Amino acid sequence: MAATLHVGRGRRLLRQLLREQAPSLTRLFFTSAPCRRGHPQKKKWATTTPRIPATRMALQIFDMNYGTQFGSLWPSIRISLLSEQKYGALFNNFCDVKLVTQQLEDLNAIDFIWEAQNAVKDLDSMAEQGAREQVLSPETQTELCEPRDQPVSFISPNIKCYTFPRGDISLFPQAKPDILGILGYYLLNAASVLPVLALNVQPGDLVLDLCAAPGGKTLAILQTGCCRELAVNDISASRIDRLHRILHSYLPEQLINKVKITRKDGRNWRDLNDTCYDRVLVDVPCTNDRQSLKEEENSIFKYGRKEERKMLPMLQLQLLVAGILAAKPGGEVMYSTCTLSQLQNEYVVEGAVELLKVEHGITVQVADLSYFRRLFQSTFSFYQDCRLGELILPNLSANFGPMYFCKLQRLN
Ligand SMILES: C[S@@+](CC[C@H](N)C(=O)[O-])C[C@H]1O[C@@H](n2cnc3c(N)ncnc32)[C@H](O)[C@@H]1O
Repeated sequence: MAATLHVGRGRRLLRQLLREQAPSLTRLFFTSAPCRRGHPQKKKWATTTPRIPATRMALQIFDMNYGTQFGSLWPSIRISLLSEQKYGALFNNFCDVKLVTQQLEDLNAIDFIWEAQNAVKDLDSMAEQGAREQVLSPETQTELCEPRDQPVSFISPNIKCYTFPRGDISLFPQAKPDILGILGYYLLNAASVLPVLALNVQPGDLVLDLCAAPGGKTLAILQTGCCRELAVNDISASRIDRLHRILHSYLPEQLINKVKITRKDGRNWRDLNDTCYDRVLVDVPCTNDRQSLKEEENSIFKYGRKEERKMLPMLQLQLLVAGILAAKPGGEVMYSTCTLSQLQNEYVVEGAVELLKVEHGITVQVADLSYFRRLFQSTFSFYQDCRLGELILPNLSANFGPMYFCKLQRLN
């Protein structure tokens, strides 16, 4: 079932943003947008104005925006963002599987994907038995059927990710190389695995990872063992170097040779390549909310990066449009960020859907991923009021995320 699009509101906001920040791009993307002349004078700051640290600036901006966006939920999200995040251990199927499984189980960690799939199987057999013996009321049977409606087969196979149970804040030790130098697991924010699971890569698929470095999600895609071809791209040379190092620490040489790595501006992907992909991951640069509250270095909230920050939704929109143009008709595209910002999440999706319709005559349908909420509710805190896609909220008892993901299907 396609989710309802409230294109008008997102479009208005995005257009307002673009008008303020990039009038020429507004004309390019929204043909009907009026050209505004005479910008109001920018406020001039005295050179002596004290510059506050980027982390404090980030918190001030989040308080202002997210206080309004999330209302009474914000204080709890805020404290969780400021606290230590929880990690997940993405299992590497190319290691000594038995040994590493044992190590992770000895730590009392659980593969949350396996656990969710098992819970659905248990519900299946309960519902079947209930129907056979006629011991369940029709209401209970309906309730049981709900989480079973979306089959587990909609989840990419072979991806395993271990986490500690809710409320358990134990830490994973760093993975150690085996005799072949291969590492058994990759530590990441476990919510990062969800967009890859929802991308649902199928055997023989041509897959593109448009903004791939340093490669956590690339590694998850490769665990499926399904890709006929995987094209991996990022614009940053230093981050591509990191991606190379990560792939060499986790994968056998013959598999690495199958990954096509490029360093291009993803916005121009279509001009440079004519392959049509079955699946495209567009994991865009964003305000990276959790990291922005912790790290000064390279922060997008630094004084000198204000303009770049304001242009982020525009860059995200262009990357998402490029990702959809790279997909074949019927192909599926996953848009993801690690921010809570509506302007960088739902509004970008709405803007891209609208733009593709107007500029390219391409219809895109937003997929309903709400079955993820039911499947993974014991591991993650899902935001209940997300209109398009799904948003994982940081929560002290399950301190993952933020992670926004939204699947789009290109129809023509
Ligand atoms: C959120 S990070 C990707 C994280 C990665 N998918 C992972 O799971 O490890 C966003 C990436 O987008 C890249 N990027 C920024 N602008 C880009 C562009 N115009 N084209 C391609 N990549 C871009 C950045 O260098 C950065 O590595």
